[in-house]
Amino acid sequence: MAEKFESLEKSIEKHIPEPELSEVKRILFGKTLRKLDLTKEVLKYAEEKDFELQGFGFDAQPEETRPARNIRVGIIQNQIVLPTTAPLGNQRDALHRRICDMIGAASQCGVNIVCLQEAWPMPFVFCTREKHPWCQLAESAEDGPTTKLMQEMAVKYNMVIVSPILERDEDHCEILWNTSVVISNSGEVLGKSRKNHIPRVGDFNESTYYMEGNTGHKVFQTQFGRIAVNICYGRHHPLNWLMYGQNGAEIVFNPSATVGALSEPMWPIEARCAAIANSYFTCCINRVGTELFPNEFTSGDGKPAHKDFGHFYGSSYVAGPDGSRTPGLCRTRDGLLVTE
Ligand SMILES: NC(=O)NCCC(=O)O
Repeated sequence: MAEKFESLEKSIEKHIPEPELSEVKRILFGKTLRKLDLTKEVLKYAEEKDFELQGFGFDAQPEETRPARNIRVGIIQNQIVLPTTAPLGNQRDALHRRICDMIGAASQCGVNIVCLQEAWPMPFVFCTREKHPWCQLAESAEDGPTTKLMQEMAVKYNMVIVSPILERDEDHCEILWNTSVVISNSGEVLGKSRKNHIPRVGDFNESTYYMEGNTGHKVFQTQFGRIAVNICYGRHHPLNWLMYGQNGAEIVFNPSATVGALSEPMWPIEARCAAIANSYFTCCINRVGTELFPNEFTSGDGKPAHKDFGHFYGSSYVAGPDGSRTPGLCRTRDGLLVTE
């Protein structure tokens, strides 16, 4: 069922009749957000490329003494493209191609800042605790192949790109980190934010691979606003969210990889509470699909050996400081959510 259930949003649309539906939505999601008028061309493109495309606008009262700062944010959730048994370079290239297509669509929707999911150019291998071959997918945050490609995309589309990767710090003994690289719309690496809370829970055996990040709670000034990145497990820690706010963030991204059994009931609450408590926008992105690994693994929890993490449930969404939020993308498909 978990892998087939499309979304809470679709389920209530299907089963709750009006006028109760509007009330349910008001209570669950807050203010009704304006639907963005996306072009027929880009909607058709999304259909052809088989990803969901949705767009919403948060409205605010115009001010008399300051011009409005309207920007569009894109968040992208995706499945891996090739099986984990394919040659590693092919797996990464296929993901690169997929995401370039989706960033192209984001550009057609007028997106200014796009954020991808945690460790996007690879399967989420950290359940395996195997060094080989997976650590070969680590790359330099400054000039690895993924950063270089995203720099090209940033310049091509005049877009800020937040690109979460497995980082190999080549200047410091090849230490690995879970890192989001922030690239400006002129293609410059503005800096990086390293994941600062590392899970060892269920099959999330990430502490086998990297330590808590040492980059603090950085906020990046971009042409489109001040942004920060609170990577995945960091979303369970309210003081973590607080510090990004204290440092001036206006939008905090939460690129994630998480599965139903562990976190799904918490997913709609945590980043939304953070938006309310810290008076900024939060954008949560989760991967989609089930990733199967060649060798069985266990996680010291008495469960029988198995080859997959469970289902990554997507459901990416954006929440605003007034507590309203977009509907989530679906639990089963790739998707691009555009928010103004
Ligand atoms: N990637 C990651 O930190 N996952 C942990 C699971 C969760 O935070 O829900």
